[in-house]
Parts: sequence; C-alpha cells; structure tokens
Amino acid sequence: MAKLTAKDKKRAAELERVISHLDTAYERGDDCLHPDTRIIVSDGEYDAMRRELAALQPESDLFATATASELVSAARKIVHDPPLTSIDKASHENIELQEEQLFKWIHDSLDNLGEQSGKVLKAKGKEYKGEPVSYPANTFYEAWKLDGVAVALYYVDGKLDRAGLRPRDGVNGEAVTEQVQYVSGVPAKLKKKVTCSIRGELICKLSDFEIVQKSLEEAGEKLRANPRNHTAGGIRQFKTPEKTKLMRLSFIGYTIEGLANPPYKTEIERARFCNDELGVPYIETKPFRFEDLQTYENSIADLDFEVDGVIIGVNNLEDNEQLGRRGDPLTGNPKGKIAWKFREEEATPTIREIEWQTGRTGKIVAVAIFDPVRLAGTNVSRATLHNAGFMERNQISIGSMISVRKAGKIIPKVTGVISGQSKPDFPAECPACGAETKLQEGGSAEMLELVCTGDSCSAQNVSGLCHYLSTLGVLGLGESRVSQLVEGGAVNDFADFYRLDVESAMATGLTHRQSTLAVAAVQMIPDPDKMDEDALDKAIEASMQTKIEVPLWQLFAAFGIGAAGKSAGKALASHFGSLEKIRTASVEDLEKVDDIGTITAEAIVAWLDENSKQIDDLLDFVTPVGPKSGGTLDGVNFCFSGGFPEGKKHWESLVESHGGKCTSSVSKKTNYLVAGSGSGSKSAKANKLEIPIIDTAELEKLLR
Ligand SMILES: NC(=O)c1ccc[n+]([C@@H]2O[C@H](COP(=O)([O-])OP(=O)(O)OC[C@H]3O[C@@H](n4cnc5c(N)ncnc54)[C@H](O)[C@@H]3O)[C@@H](O)[C@H]2O)c1
Ligand SMILES: [Zn+2]
Repeated sequence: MAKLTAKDKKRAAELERVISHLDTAYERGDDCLHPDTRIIVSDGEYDAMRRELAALQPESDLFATATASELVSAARKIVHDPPLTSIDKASHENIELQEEQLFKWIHDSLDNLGEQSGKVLKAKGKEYKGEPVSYPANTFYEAWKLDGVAVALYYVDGKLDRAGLRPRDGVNGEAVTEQVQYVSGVPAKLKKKVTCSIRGELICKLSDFEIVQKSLEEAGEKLRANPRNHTAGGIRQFKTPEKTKLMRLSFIGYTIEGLANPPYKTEIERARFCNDELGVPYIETKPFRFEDLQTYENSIADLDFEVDGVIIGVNNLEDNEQLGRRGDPLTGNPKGKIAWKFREEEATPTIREIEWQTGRTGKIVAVAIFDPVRLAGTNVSRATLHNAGFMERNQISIGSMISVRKAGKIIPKVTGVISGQSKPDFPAECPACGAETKLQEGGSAEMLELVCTGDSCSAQNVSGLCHYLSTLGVLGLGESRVSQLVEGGAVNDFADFYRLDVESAMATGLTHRQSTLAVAAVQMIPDPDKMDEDALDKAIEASMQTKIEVPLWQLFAAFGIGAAGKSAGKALASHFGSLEKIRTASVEDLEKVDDIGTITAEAIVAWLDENSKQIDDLLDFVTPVGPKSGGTLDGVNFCFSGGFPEGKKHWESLVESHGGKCTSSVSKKTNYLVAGSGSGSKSAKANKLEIPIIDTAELEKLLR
C-alpha cells in the first residue's frame, strides 16, 4: 500500500472528525449539522465523505464498527448475538457509478454462489465489464430500506425477554426492553412458543408523526425535524419507559436469527413465516428485478413511512451466510446484501418571497417560496427555513439562492445557501394579530426563534379552540378547518361550536358536505362519513337539540389553562365533584388538592374569573358530569407498572370508572400495585411498603 502524503493524512483525520460528529448527532436524533459550518449535511454528502475516507485510508478505525458515533449511553446494555451490522451501499451522485456498484455486487455474488437454477432475468440494456447484466430469478430478493432505528427483539419460548438498539460496536446495545412494549408491532407473546431474535427497524409512520408533531406544538415543545430523528430520540425513554407510548412508534422486522430448525430456507419464506406464523409484521420481500428499483422510487409518495432506498440480497439463507462478511467475520458488513440508496436530488432555487406563519403556541416560522423546481418526481415550490437561528447563521433572506434536497422522503429540506447571502429581515409584527414579535433562544443555541408577544393572537386562539376539541375527543375537525371557521366569523369561542349549523359553516366557504361533517364532528356523531345524507341530517338535528354530556375532568382539561391538563382535571373533579364547586374555590382550596401547586392554583382562579361569561355560555350546551360516587372502588388507590397487552390506559380508565384513583408512583397511600410484564422498581418499592401486588386477573375480581 502506497504511503499517505501529509496532506492526505490531514484530510483523512479531518473526515474522521466530521463523520464521527455526524454519526453522534444522527444516533441521538438531532439535526446532522456540520460541526464547523453548522449547516445541515445531506445523506448524499455524508455518504460521499465516507467514500472519500475509504479511498484515502481504507484501514481507518472508523470502518471497524457500524457507526462512528461517540454516544456512550448510561442505559443498561443487551449483548447482541450475532452482532447487528451495517450494510454496504450503492450510492452516488452519478447514476452510472451507482449502477456499476450494484452490477459489480451481482457479478461477484453470482461468481461466489456457484450453480444457480431458474429462469434468467436481464437488466435491459445494461452491461458490466462488457457483458449484459443478467441473473437467475429467485437468486436475489428485494425489500424497502426503511429509514428508522435498528433494534433486535429477543423472544424466549415465545415471550418477549429483552430488546436492544443497534450500538456502535454492533454488540452492546442500549436496552429498550420496557420501551418496546409500547411500540406497535411488538407482541408480548408470539403466536408460536419459539426462541429467537427478530431484528428490524423502529419507525414512526407518517400518519403518526403528524399526530406527534401536533401534540408537541400544543405543548409548546420543539418540533422534530423528521420521523427518523423522532424515532431515535423517542425510543430512548430511559427515565420513564411509559412515555414511549406517546411517541407512536412501530416495528417492522427484516430478519430472524437463532431459531432452531427454521421451517424456511429463503428470505422470502422467512418473511411469510414471521408475518403469518409468529404474528410480527415483516417488510414485504420479493424476488429482485432490476426494473423494480425505479418503480419503488416512483411510489414513495404513496407510503405511510419513510424509506431511503431498497435492500437487495441473496435469497437463499444458507448461500447468504456462506458468502460471509467484509472485514471482521462477526461485525463486518454482510457480503450477501447491498443497499441501493435513492438519488438525492438537489435544486438551487432563488427565494422569491418568505411567508411567515404564526403557530398555535405563538412561534412564527418562515417558509421560503420559489419558482417550482422538479425534485424526486414532484414539483416543489416551498420549503421550511427551519427557525430564525438557521436563517441568521446562513444569512438567508429574499433573493438568496438556496439548496433544497429531497431523497426518497416526503419533506424537502433546505440544506444551505449557495449565494446572495444577506441579513434576514424578521417581521416586527405578528402576521396573525399584528402584535410585536421578539427573538428568543429556544432551548439550544441552534434554536433562535421568532415569537408573537400578543395575548389575543388569532393564531393562538385557533390553537385554544383546537385544544378544546381534541381534549374532548372530537374527531375530524383539524386546525385548517377550525382556522377557516374562525376567519369566516362562525366560531370565536367554545360555545360557538355548538351553535354552528350547516348554513353558518357554509358561509365561511366550506362546501355543503364539508360543513355537514364539521357539524357532525362537533356533535360527536360517530362515523358520520359512513351515514347517508338524510340519516346524517336527522342525527345532527336531534343532537343539536340536546345538551352534550362531558366528563367534568375532560371539560376542565379542555379549557387549556396553562399547566392544568388532564391529571389536574381528574384530581379536581374527584376532589370537588362539580364545576360549580371548582369555580367558587379559592387559591387555598385548590392548593389542598394533590398535584396542584400555588402557581397552577392561581392560574386556574384567574382563568375561570376572566372567562366566566364564556363558561356560563358554554354550560347552555354542555353538561359536565362529575365522577360517580358509590363505585366498587371508591377511595381505593392504584398504581400500575410494567407493560399490559391491552395498554395501561385501558385498565386505568376501568379503575377510574369504578370510583378508584390511579397514581403514577407508589407511595404509602397506594392500596394496590398492579404489575404487568417487566415491572421493576415500583414492585420493589411496593414490597418494601408491604403493599399488595396484584395482576390484571385479580384486578378484574376487585372490579366485580
Ligand atoms: N446526513 C448525515 O450527516 C448522516 C449522518 C449519519 C448517517 N447518515 C445516513 O444514515 C445512514 C446510516 O448508515 P448505516 O451504516 O448505519 O446504515 P443504514 O442504516 O443506512 O443501513 C443499514 C441498516 O438498514 C436498516 N434496514 C432498513 N430496512 C432494511 C431491510 N429491509 N433489510 C435489512 N436492513 C434494513 C437496518 O437497520 C440496517 O442496520 C446512511 O444512509 C447515511 O447516509 C447521515
Ligand atoms: Zn400574534
């Protein structure tokens, strides 16, 4: 091997530093900002850095492990056997070079596999080393490359035993055994009593991601950049594993290891077995056809999850294993697989206009508007400029030429500025209400934010109204509809929702059908879109003539008073029993209730006072229903710990509907600890305090 020049050595060290920084950010779920420029690094640029390093210094330590992340987590560790590795990639700005990487892999695999039977398929018009590219059908398989976080689930005799994330060294992964119990697609029990590990990807479906972003926005928290970042951060709930449930994550498998006498011989058969016979969702796996790569890329927009390419591998499992690994025989990348990454297209439009929008918590975000450019099969003419800090660092304003990228993802990304830098011009007035704006540090230095200072901001009013509806469980009336109703003058406060009829909704510009559905939503008529028009009209009419009954705690939480949310609502409802009593309570009275501090108590009194007319008005339409007394569990305190197949919520609301109370931690006041799978420190605490620990079967007896 030729000796490296001093210049090459320096460049290699530089690349190692930057890649390791980016891997750390990636693993943590942060934005991948370049450590020096603080500009977002695209996956394409990142892959190019790795390739450059591989060419300069193939023996770099960085290639010894699946990631160069420096994250050392304090979490407990799970030992992965066999290790979780990475996959070689075919990716390049230049499609010919990328295809050559794939064809070389096909060629080398066929060379090493020996005799393969079956009909021969051709990659039409493609050549490798002067020969047409062809391969026997069924020799290779293809599957989406999910863009999430790798995890291995270990089952013993069909029961979930432990789970760990893919770590830097491939072996010692952060334990997420409790957390995965709150992930959709991870059963506590398999359909068969087998022992094996199922490996796959944790993801957040786009439909779930939308819901997560909404609730973050409502809570005034920082939004997640994309579903993958959210998943990486969302699964790492080491302090409160139950919180994972709120993250709305899903699991999809792509391999099974360690199963004794497997009833499958190929990857495709394994997929079917996992789905059908174990009951765990597995990524769709089909025979590979070169032409499919384009079909896959064209259909990205129809998916409910994000992908960044297609995995192609050797279908026969024994053959696959026989090919071995590159480099380390245990942790090296498998030679039998390659990841075809989608092209990351870039466009460099010039910003024509910047649109400012006030969000529900008063944050004002900037969207760049430019002449349409074609990116990954769609026309793009707008993209978010992230936050004021991003614009400030990169000196982006109207007239700047920016780079926008999109690679197999739904959301286009502004990755930086090309030319025409100039100081951003932040509006002095809120675009929604005209109040003064201010710049504020949002959490980290990266997050300089522009916010509205007005307290009667119409954008924030919409937020309050949406919060009211969502807390009451009203389905099918989202932010844009509510905005329209507010802007059209049909709704201004809570009570207006119940005055809303089809005609007044139509006056805001909604169609007849949209108006009918909006009214049906407010009236909480179940499945209105499944009813015929006549029946729906009748149901609406009948419903508008009767008051709606709402649990008191829910109504109180729906008011959206600062920190007083659902748990405060429940505590107050069970303490006072009626809205009237809560309304007449003093700060001192409120403070006596568990979990209500002075600041919250003061906020409640002030809000109820200021909104007293609005509440009176609302009570013409809704009847708050206090907690039932005389229930079988009156005055009995429960605490739940661990995972439950039906979900903890299910059991908690059963207990509450029987008059019992649920708390999140064990204390002397606790009467029973209900333990599910994986209950740990709470059980220990209960034992210490000599509190009976029961399971759900025993709880059911108490409920009777
Ligand atoms: N922009 C940046 O700064 C930055 C930084 C770090 C990483 N990245 C990107 O993140 C990726 C990380 O690379 P990596 O080496 O960890 O590998 P990777 O995550 O891209 O690919 C390997 C992984 O793919 C997953 N996978 C998804 N679907 C699969 C399927 N059907 N079958 C098998 N495996 C499947 C597995 O979890 C496997 O571990 C790269 O694509 C890189 O571009 C970007
Ligand atoms: Zn405002």
